[in-house]
This record gives sequence, structure tokens and C-alpha cells, in this order.
Amino acid sequence: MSSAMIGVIGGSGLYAMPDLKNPEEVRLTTPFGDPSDAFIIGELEGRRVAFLPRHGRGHRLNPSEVPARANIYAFKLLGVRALISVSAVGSLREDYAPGHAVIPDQIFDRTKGIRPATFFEGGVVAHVGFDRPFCPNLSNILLHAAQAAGAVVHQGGTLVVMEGPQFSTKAESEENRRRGHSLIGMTALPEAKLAREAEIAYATLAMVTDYDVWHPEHDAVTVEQVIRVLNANVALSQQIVRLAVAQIDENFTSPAHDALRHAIITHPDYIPAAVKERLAPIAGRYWS
Ligand SMILES: CSC[C@H]1O[C@H](OP(=O)(O)O)[C@H](O)[C@@H]1O
Ligand SMILES: Nc1ncnc2[nH]cnc12
Repeated sequence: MSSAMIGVIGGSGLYAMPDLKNPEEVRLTTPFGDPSDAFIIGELEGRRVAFLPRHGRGHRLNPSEVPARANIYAFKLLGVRALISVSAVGSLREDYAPGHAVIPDQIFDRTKGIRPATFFEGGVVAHVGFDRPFCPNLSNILLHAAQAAGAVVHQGGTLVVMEGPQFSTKAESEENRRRGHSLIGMTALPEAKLAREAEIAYATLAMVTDYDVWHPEHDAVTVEQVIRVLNANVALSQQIVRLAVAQIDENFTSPAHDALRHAIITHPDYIPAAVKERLAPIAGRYWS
């Protein structure tokens, strides 16, 4: 089977990575269903990279429909150890302006609990640490790549993840600001949680597309605006990804790579064989 050490998951407006050399289309299926689309696997800066459009080509999956478990499981099957997520986000603060890049360092969950958010169920229980939801090492690489690419980039900030697909009300947007949140999006969860459970380093390159709906001098966000700003910045985000990939080699390590070490609470003798088999690519090393 094809393999790759680095994964890139493209969000709204980023449905392909034309820079990938010798691209190969790979369709995978998993015990958690089919991923969003076929993976495109190729070389970038001498590294094997697997690209997946989060919403599928043509943007067919809404944020609640994105099959995050299948996506992350499939990245794991491919051997991915570092996963870069590119996301379109709304800004909740004046200084994070449309066109800027942000490397957030926290997440606040405002999804509605309808998205399956763990691999560990049906006879096995795990509680991974999630105090730092993004890998600091990968985030650092993204930050330096964005600076080198000439982006206006901000380090840090809390990304609120809402269910959507409707955008926020003004009251919600103002409340998110009062809580001190910096950005809003719809897809970083459960993706980041599942990547942690799969012991994959995960970080987000957030591309600010709008001021959500709170800003008195800006119109409320629309899809047209999001896509217009993203299209104007697509070459920039691809360059940031390229420069980041160049910095990720076999020596790349992350605290995420050991996330399960003390997390599985179920005694191995009690875990059903079928569950062990289903989760073997993710947790097999802890009970073999
Ligand atoms: C098209 S605007 C809303 C849409 O854009 C973001 O997607 P992604 O994070 O995949 O770039 C946001 O989360 C919503 O899904
Ligand atoms: N204002 C916004 N709210 C939620 N997700 C977004 N993605 C881009 N802009 C957004």
C-alpha cells in the first residue's frame, strides 16, 4: 500500500495540491466508513505527502457530515505522523484581519455532540490528554513557514468550533468575543481529538476569511466572501504548506506520538477481539 509521513487536509477552497509530484490517487476504506474522498499521494520537497479534501472534491460534505473517524483512521493506515489542517475561519478580533494567517493554540468546543468523536467505544475506553489540542512542534513549524512565505501571521488564539452549517447569530458572535475567543470555524473538532487518539501530530493553519458577524464596519459573513478571500490566498497557503513540509523529516517528534501510552483504561483481557482488530492500526502496539 502507498504510504506517506505527512498528511494535509484541505478545507474550504483548498480541494487540490497541484504541487504534488508523481501524484497517485488512493481510495481507502476503513472500519469507520469511507474517507471524504480519494487521497492524492505524491512528493513535495522530497517528502511523501497525502492530501485529502475535507469536504470532498466539489465540496459535497457539510461540516457535520465530514467522516472524521474514517479520515483520521485512513491517514494512520498510510503511516502519517504529522497532519496539517488548513481551515477557513472567521475572526473574532480586530487585529486578526481577513487575509491573515493564524496558528491557533486552543480549541473551544461548541459542537452539538452529534459527531462521533472517539475511536474507543464498544468495549474499550481511553481518555487521552487534550489540554494542548494542537501539537506545539508542528504549530511552530507552521508559524515559521508562514513567516517565511511572507504571510501576515499571528501565533495563538482560541478557535471556537461550532456545529453549523449556518453561520452564527450576532448574539453568539458577541458572546464568543466576550469569552475571549479569537477565531471561529466548524471543522477542527472532532478531527483534532481523533488525531490525538491516533497519535498523529495535528496543527491548524487557519486562514482568516471574514470578521464573522460582530464587526460594525463589515458585512456579515457569506460563502461568497469566504471563497473570494480564500482564492486570493490559495497560492500563499500552498506555499506555507510547502515550506512546512520541507521542515518535517524522519526526526520529527511530537508529544502526540505517545498520547495513548497511559490513556487506555480498559484491561486488555476485557477488550473484545473484534474491537482489538478494528483498532489495531491505532492502538495495537499497546495490547500485542
Ligand atoms: C465556506 S464557509 C464555512 C466552512 O468553511 C470552513 O471549512 P474548513 O474548516 O473545512 O475550511 C468552516 O469550518 C465551514 O465548514
Ligand atoms: N464566520 C465563520 N464562522 C464559522 N466558520 C467559518 N469559516 C469561515 N468563516 C467562518
